[in-house]
This record gives sequence, structure tokens and C-alpha cells, in this order.
Amino acid sequence: MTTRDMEIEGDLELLIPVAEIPQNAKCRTPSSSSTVGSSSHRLSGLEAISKVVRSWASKKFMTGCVILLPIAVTFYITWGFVHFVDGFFSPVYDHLGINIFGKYNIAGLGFATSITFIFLVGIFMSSWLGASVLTIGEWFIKKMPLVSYIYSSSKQISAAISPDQTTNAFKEVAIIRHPRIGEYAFGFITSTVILQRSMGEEELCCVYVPTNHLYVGDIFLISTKDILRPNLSVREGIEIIISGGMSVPQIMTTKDAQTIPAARLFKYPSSKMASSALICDTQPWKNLKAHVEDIKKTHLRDLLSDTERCNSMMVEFDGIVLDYSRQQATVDTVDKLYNLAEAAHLQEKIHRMFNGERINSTENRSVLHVALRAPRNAVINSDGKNVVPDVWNVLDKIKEFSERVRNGSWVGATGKPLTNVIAIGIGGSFLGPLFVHTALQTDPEASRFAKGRQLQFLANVDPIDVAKNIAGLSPETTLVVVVSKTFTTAETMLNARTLRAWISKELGPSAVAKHMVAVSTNLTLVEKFGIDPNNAFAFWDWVGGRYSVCSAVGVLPLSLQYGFSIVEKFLKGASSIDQHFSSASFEKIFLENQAASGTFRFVERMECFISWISCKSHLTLLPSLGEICPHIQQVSMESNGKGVSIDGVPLPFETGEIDFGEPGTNGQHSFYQLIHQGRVIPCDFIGVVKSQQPVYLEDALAYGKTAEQLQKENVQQHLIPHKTFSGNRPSLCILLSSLDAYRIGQLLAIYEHRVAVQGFIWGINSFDQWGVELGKSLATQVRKQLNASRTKGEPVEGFNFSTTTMLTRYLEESSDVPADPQTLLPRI
Ligand SMILES: O=P(O)(O)OC[C@H]1O[C@H](O)[C@H](O)[C@@H](O)[C@@H]1O
Repeated sequence: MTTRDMEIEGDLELLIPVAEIPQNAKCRTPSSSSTVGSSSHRLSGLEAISKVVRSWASKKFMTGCVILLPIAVTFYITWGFVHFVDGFFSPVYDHLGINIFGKYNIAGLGFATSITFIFLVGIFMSSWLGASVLTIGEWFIKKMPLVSYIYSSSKQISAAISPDQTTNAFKEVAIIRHPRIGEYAFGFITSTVILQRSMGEEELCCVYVPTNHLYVGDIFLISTKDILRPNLSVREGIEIIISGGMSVPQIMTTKDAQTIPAARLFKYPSSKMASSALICDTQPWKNLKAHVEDIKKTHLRDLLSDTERCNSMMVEFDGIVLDYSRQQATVDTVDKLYNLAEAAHLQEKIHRMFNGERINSTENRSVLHVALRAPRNAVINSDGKNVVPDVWNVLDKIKEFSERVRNGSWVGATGKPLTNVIAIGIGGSFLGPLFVHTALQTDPEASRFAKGRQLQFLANVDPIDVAKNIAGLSPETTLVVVVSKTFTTAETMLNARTLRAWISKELGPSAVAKHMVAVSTNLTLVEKFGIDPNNAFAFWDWVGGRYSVCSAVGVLPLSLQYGFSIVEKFLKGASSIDQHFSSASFEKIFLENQAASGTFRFVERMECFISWISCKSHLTLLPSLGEICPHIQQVSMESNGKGVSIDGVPLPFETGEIDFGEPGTNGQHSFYQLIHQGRVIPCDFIGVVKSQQPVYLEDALAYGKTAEQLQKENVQQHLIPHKTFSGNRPSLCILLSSLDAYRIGQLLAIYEHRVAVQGFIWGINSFDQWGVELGKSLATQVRKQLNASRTKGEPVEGFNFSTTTMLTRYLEESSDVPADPQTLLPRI
């Protein structure tokens, strides 16, 4: 729908009931309207004007009502109240011959008398005599059936606001997490109680949460430390409840946060990072660390027996369920993570990312992969320019090109349709697209669209890989997509030259224009290579290689295979998570009882910190998700394997996870022994509802198996130590309702954001990769040496003993290899 269409639709919505509009009203051209048509147009025009006028008049009338009604009601009630109280003592004054409503009206006399009377009752009831009278009186009242109920309810309410805090009054306003994390409820602390259990004593607070104004509510027993105590008096709390939340202050602090300046509530300058201090020096980090030591003492078995805790750690958003109840965490842990996030200025950093600021400071670049899947009408700026239209220009170009290839209107040099695609690329220009491609293969809709087509990837430079890739293919029906952000990566360029030679050899050099296209940010080098710039699909330096699957890097090969409509669904899935990740404000989530979606957002960001992991395994029970493991390996390990902070300060703590995984049950027959009984490796289980439910394994990791259980099972004594499982091994479950293009997009974005959040919290730059650059320059050095040795017989020099020995040995044994191979075409 165009903007104009949307405007028209908006106008129609405002003015005329939809049912009266013919379906094709918007499309009708002037020439198509008959005489009847024009008169009906005139009529509907008059009707529209009359409706606008009526709507304007009714709006103004309602505005007047809205302003006058509360004033009138206030006056009416106040007047009625004064009158009523005035009249309360009228019999007494009548008796004295004073007619307070008559001719010698002494307005307010009865009122003043009543106030004095209430005051005197207060004094009397505070005395011993008064209290005794009250007790006897109450005893009688409580014996009367209906009256006793009215009296008790009224008494509770008045006790609540009683200045005498020794009564059963509301003692304090409390905010509790209810009904689950991310949602909060107002309540009043009414008393405290000590709960004695075998594990020790615990102080609990009775929190009364009104559910129907103040009269009806629920009582919750909550650990004292889990209660948030806002800076509000009981009276203010009651006002908030009675006003239905309307009198809640705009900013609320808790009592322990009094010293926190308002600026900390995420009112940050947009251009400058608030602090360059290391996160490990902050109090929330230290608190969390101490807490983690503490929580290790509680076995996951015990944590999992707390149903309420587990329920609060199960969140859902847009078809994805995240269950983090098997993390070594309590509600308190999550609270501490929030504090850590605040200390790390997490919200600010996310905001800066989405705002297109150059947060990749060592490369002076923005980080805007989220713009690659933004809706067409979104505005995401980089250097003051909205990048979304550029993104959609390329997407439109891909759509058009892929449709032409798929429907056979773009054919090869010999006129045959191009049904096979080989995508050459490495690292980020390969792993993401491979993951999505593998996952889409089991989506029935996608596989239907891919019928008769083939997509392959060529990454490695081993000649065997090239041979395998082109085996059984004919250049006549093959399209080669060279994918390289820089268009300089040695492996990719070598493979590109190889396949160019393969095409030229079979079909002649001019065929390259029909059989080779490119995806790159470096269009100059693309042209130099010999690919027509019209057949090049651009992306931008604000897209990091490992974050580029949603650019032409992934969209082009995947659209060629599955059609653009499928890939668009994938982009929409990723965008749904992006919007979720960026939309709600931090304060909102904390203070305005955001729903589970908000919680998911934060939990998803935090989960990785709960276990203080050094190593993580991604275990998917779906073979089709198998390639997510290598993709996450790159996204996570290349992003967060850093040794210095973003300001270049060496980090006194370790960053980065070691990610690995296996699809299906392959892992069970490979490394699960280690995760059950060897090192503790937190695991992510990714499952799909319509496939297998991986819960048995997660429980085995969490619960383990004790020696007592084994004894009961009559296991031989000497085998008991070997068959005992300590359990207490954390894991996380991500459950997708199905595995289609949309869900795959969501999954991708979840992991991308999680990695970004890790980096934001650690205070590192997750978007550069100087370690890889080092590897590249070392490789260049070796390549130069090999070439010089082979062509000029130069000795191996400048390396340490070990490398020199190995290179010399290699040179001796590979004397038949050409000096610097231009291609890797198999020597058949
Ligand atoms: O896309 P290219 O420029 O060919 O780069 C391919 C890969 O090169 C290096 O390994 C980088 O560290 C990766 O992030 C990148 O994805």
C-alpha cells in the first residue's frame, strides 16, 4: 500500500462509515463515472460535510461536558456533605431552639459541631476507658450477622489510613512482581512473619494487593528482600489505587535508590557514552558476582521445585517461548542483572545503535544491520541520512532479478535457464546464508518454491571443495554469485577466479556477464573483476560481515532459490524481534508493569550472564537448524572475543563464549558425556513444537542422578560413582512454534541482539575484528614466503624455529604445486 493509499484509507476511516463505501471507491477513475455516479458523488460529498460538521459539534459539546462534569460533581458532593453533616446535629439544635436551616440559618454550625464531636471521640477512644467501651461495643456489633460484615470492612479501611501504626494498618506501600517478572503490582505491607523451614528461617512480608479498589484484594507472602519499596506514603498509595492508577507519579524511585540522580533514569546525552569505567568496577557487577557464588549453593533441583519461580521464568513473544527456569537464577538474580544493565548503560547503547551513531568506534562505523530488515516506511538514519530507502532499492532490485532468473526470462549464454546457483563467500558472507538455507529446506512452502532449483555454497579454498561444488553441474545452467563485503578476501577471490575460468573455458569469456553476479560494498573492485556493475548488488559499511545475512549477502542467493516472498518473511521475522528489542523504554518495563513481551526482551538479553559462562553449547534437536551453530560461532566469537574495552583498556575479566553445537542427536553420540559429567557447559536447546520436545535432556542436566537413587535401583556398588550425575547444570530452552522463514528470522535476530548485549555489558566493541585482521596479515606473510621460495628459491626466513621447520618441510613435499595458483580448477 502506498503512502497515498494509506492517507486515503485514514481519511475514509475518519469521515464515513466503511460499510457505505463501495469496495472499489479508491480505484474509480473520473472517466468511469456516469451521471448517476456524479449525483451520488455530490450526495456523498454533502453527507460527508454534514458528518464533519456534526462530528465537530459533538466533539466540542463533549469537551464542555468533560470540563464541567467534575466541577459540578465536586460542588454537588461538597454541598451535600456540608448539608448532611450540618443536619446531623439539627435535632440537638432544634431542641435548643436554634433552627439551623430556618430563617436564622447559621450555616456551618452543625458542620463545626460534627468536626468537634469526631475530634472528641478520637481523644476519648485513645484513652483506656474509651478503648474498653469500644471493645464492648464491637463485641455486640460482631454478633449481628449483616452489620458485623459492614462494620469489619469499614474498620479495615479506616485502620489502613490510621496514623496509629500499632494497629493492623497498611504499614508501607510495596511494589511486588506480580503476576510474573516484568509485571508489577501495587500493594500494602500489612505485617511480617517468620517462616521456619528445615533450610532455615525466612522473613516474609504480608502484602495486600487490592484487586477491587481497597475493599477486595489478595494477600501475598513475599520474601522481604524481593519487595520494592517506593518513596510513597500509604495515603499516596491509596490515592493511586482509588484513582485507578491516574495519580501515579511520572517518576518513582525506591527508598534504597534515593541517592541515585534522576539522570540515571536513562536521560542520557545522545552523543557521548556516559562512562568509560570498566563494568567490573561497578557495585552491581560485584553484587552479582557475590550473588552468583551464593546461588551455586542451591541445587537446580531445588530451584526447579519452586513452581512460581519457574512460571515467572517462562516467557513468550510472537510465537517463541523462552524457558530460562533451568538457569542458576532466582528472581533476585534477574533483579541484579537489571542493575548491571543500568550500570552498563545498556539502554543508552541500544539507543545509540538504532540511532545510527558510530558505535563501532575503532572502524568509525555505524552498526545498522537492523535497517536491513526494517519496514519500507521506517526511518533509520546514518550520518543524518535515512538508509531505509537505499536498503529497499537493493531489495527491489533483488526481487526483480531473482524473479527473472526463476521464471526463465534471464537465461544463460546458450539460452538455457539458470537453475543452479553457487554462492562463493566465506565467514559472514557464507555462514549466515548457509544457516538460513539449511533451515528453509524443511519448510514445506519454501521447499515447494525451490523445486527444480539448487543452491550451493563455496567457501573453502581446498581444490577438493571446488571439485565437489561443480561436480555434475554445467556452466550453461549455473549462476555464480560472488559474495564479499571487501571483494579482497583471498579465499573468495581465488574461488571466484576459478569459477570464472570454468565458465569462460566452457562458454567463452563473454558468458561471464550472464553467469556471474556479485554482492559487495566495493563496487569498483567488482567492476575490475569483470562483473557488470548492473549485476552487482550493494550493501554498506555499516553492515558488519557477520551481521550481513539480511543484506544482499543472504537475500540474493536465498531469493534465487526460494523466491523473494519467502525471504521477505524471513526479514519480517527478524524485524519483529528488532522492534521488540528497541521499542519499550527501560523505565516503562520497570515501572509501568509491562507485559511479558518486555520481560522477554530483557531476559533474552541477560540470560547469557546468569551462569557466568565461559563456554556454551548450542544444541538443536533439529538437523535443519544444524548450521545455526557455526553461524553463532562467528557472530558470537568474532564479536565478543575481545581483550580490551571499547576505550582500549585491558580487561581484567574474560569475555566471549566458546560456542559449539551439533544438530539432531548427533551431540548425544559425541560430546554429551562431557556436558553430563565433565565440565559444566551451559547449553541452549532450540526446539520446534512440531518436532521434538527436548525437555528430557534439560532435566537430566538440571536434576542429575544421585547415589541414593542408584542404590534404590540396585546398581552395583562399584558402578555408583560412574553412574552418578551431579546435575545442577544450567540450560536454556528456546521453543519455536514452527520452523518457517519468519521464525528463522526471529531466531537470527535473537542471537544477534544477545551477542550485542553481551558486548554492551562487557563494555567492548562487538563490531570490529582486529584479531581476524591479524590472521589475515600472518597468512599474507606466509603466502609471500611460499611464493618467493618457489619462484626464486629463497630460504624460509623471519619465522620462529617451529614455523620455519614446518614451512620448509611443506615446500619440500609440495614441489609440484604452482607458485601462486591463479585458480583451483581441478586437474582432471
Ligand atoms: O565478505 P568479505 O569481505 O569477503 O569477508 C569475509 C569475512 O572475512 C573475515 O573473516 C572477517 O572477519 C569476517 O567478518 C568476514 O565475514
